[in-house]
This record gives sequence, structure tokens and C-alpha cells, in this order.
Amino acid sequence: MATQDAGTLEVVGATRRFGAVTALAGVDLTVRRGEMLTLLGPSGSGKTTLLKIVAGFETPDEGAVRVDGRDITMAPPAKRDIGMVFQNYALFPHMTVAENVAFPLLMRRIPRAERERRVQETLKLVDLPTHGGRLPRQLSGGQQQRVALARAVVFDPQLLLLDEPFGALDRQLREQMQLEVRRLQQRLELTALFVTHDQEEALVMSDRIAVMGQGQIAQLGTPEEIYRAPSSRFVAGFIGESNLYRARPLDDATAELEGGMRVPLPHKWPGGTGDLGLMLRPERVRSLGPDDAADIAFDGLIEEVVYLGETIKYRIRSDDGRLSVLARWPLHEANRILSSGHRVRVGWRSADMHSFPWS
Ligand SMILES: Nc1ncnc2c1ncn2[C@@H]1O[C@H](COP(=O)(O)OP(=O)(O)OP(=O)(O)O)[C@@H](O)[C@H]1O
Repeated sequence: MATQDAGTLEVVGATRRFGAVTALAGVDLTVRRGEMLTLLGPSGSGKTTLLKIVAGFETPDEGAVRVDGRDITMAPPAKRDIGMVFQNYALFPHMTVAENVAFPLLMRRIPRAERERRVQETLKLVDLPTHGGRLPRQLSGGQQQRVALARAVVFDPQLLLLDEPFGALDRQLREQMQLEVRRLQQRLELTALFVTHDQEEALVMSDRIAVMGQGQIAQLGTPEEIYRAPSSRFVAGFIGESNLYRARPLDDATAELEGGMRVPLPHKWPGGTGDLGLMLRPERVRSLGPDDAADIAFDGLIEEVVYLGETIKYRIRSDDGRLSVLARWPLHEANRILSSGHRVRVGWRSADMHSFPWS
């Protein structure tokens, strides 16, 4: 299958209002050729509106959409050369699997022999080589979703759009489909825009993630960048579990946490500015021996224990009551599961915290 057609997608200054609601507020976004970029955000943050603008189901009030530099802002969906998989973008129930997959080729007047060849090739690609003669209702949910995917890529589109495509699948199938779709997208080198509100799914699927909030992109980066260095409270709270503290800078190297504990800062902070947020991932908290030193260390009491299989999560409160921290430790490192009420000494390196402006 030809792959050199895969396009670069650019959204420039896209704004969309519905009455008093601004669903999108001047979004700029470039999806690189062959990249899977995920729009991740809470309900109502504008993900679907942005996807619809790219697909052509919505027109922006301001701004433009370009593929490979060509302006398609006003082009009807059928003229956009975009493959789509939506949760409720159903297969045609009265058509066989092969007819469903052939449909986009029929619309593009591809001759029959070529059509049959491509359908067969694509069904093989999604691991359903012998299912062409079945009707959709004779397939499982996961198989139906694979057919939808085949139908979306069979015509070698410039762009693939996926909007919560696994929402209806159970967890195990969902995880399997995530890997399959990712493999297929990489193999075909498709430029893809993926929408989800599930942060784990975003971390698994994406080359880059755009975290959306209130019609804007709050942060754009690789999964690793977003997890390690969120740029705001909103992003830190949305991706992964974290200890999030509000702190008042005392000088460029020290801050006082709410509750009064003083901590060295991970990065130089301009003094005299407003409060800052300090984020600490639970897996960075260490269990210390009585003589172990750390940049931040205290004795405390385990208040809560959550068993998670491979790891255990503890909520620990410092003896002076000034700080509460969530720690997450692999089970093989802990000799035994500590119980609530147990005394521990914990700490972490200053560099393991990440800082950003609080507001
Ligand atoms: N056709 C419409 N008419 C009026 N308001 C709309 C319309 N479409 C979207 N909105 C509003 O625009 C905002 C963004 O909606 P959008 O569907 O893009 O969010 P989303 O991030 O995709 O949410 P979800 O995860 O729930 O699908 C919401 O406040 C929504 O209510």
C-alpha cells in the first residue's frame, strides 16, 4: 500500500463558538507526517469540536485547516481524503464485511479488480482475511471495530481520525485494540489524530499528546514530557497520580509548603513572584532507614493502604501533621505489606519534584 501520500495537518487559529459557549478558542496545532497525536482532555474541553473541524463536519468561526499546505477549511467531508473511526460511526448492517470495506473505494470509482485486491489486502492487515463474506452482526465487537478500521484505511487516506474508538469495548479488548491500531498506524505511516479522555490510552497510543482544557491546548508534548514535566496544575492533575503542593517561594532556592514545611526547590525560582505548584509522583517517594538522608525527609504514620497488585500505595502523614504524601512502591521492594498505623521514615530528592506557577 502506498504510504508516501500521508499528509501534514495544520490547524491555525481555530475558534468555534456555540452561542455563549466558546468550544474552541484559537487553537494552533501541527500534526507531523506519520505521527499519532492525541487530543486528551476532560468532557467539554473541545476535543470533538476540533476533530469535527478537521473532518469537515464543523466549520470554524475563525481559523483554517491545511493538509500539506492546502487549505481545506471549507471543503466538504467527502472531498478531504480522511479516514475516520468513531465509536458510533457504525458499519452498514446490511452489507457484508467485504462490501463495507469496499465502500470508500466504490465512492472513489476504483475499478473492481483493484477494489477486490485492496479489500483483501486490508482485511488481511486487520487480521480478518476469511471474514469478508460475513455480516457485521456475525462478528464480535472487537472484530467490528477492526472492520471499521479497515474501511477507514483501505483508500490510503492522507489522514486518519479516531474519536474514542474503543469506548464500547471491555478493558482487555480495548488494550489489545490500542496496540493493534498503533501498530497499523505505524506500519502504514499514517498521520493520525486521536481523541480520548482516558489518560492511560493517550500514554500508550501517542507520539505526542495535546492536553486540552476549556477550548485551548494546555500543553503539547511527548507522553514522557507531559508526565514528567506538566506545565500547570491542570495538566499535572489530569495525567497520572501525583502529590500536588502549593508553595510560597522564600527565595530563589527555597519555598514553604502550605502547612509550614520548608523545602529546597528543584529549579531556580525567581523570587518575589506568586505561589508555585510542586508536583511529586508517588513512585519517587522513598522509604528511608533511620540514618538515610534525603533533601526532604520526615517520620510519619501510614494512614491508608491500597493494594494494587504489583505495587502498593500508602498515604503517609508526617508526625508534625504538616504534610501528607502518597507513596507508591513495587511489591518486590517492600519485604512485607505495611499496615495502617505503621511508622515509617520517608523522603525524596528535591530534583524529583517538578515546579510550575500555581495560578
Ligand atoms: N452543536 C453544539 N451546540 C452547542 N454547544 C456545543 C455543540 N457542540 C459542542 N458544544 C459545546 O462545546 C463545548 C466543547 O464540546 P466538545 O464536544 O468539543 O468537547 P469534548 O472535549 O469532545 O467533550 P466529550 O469528551 O464529552 O466528548 C462543550 O461545552 C459543548 O457543550
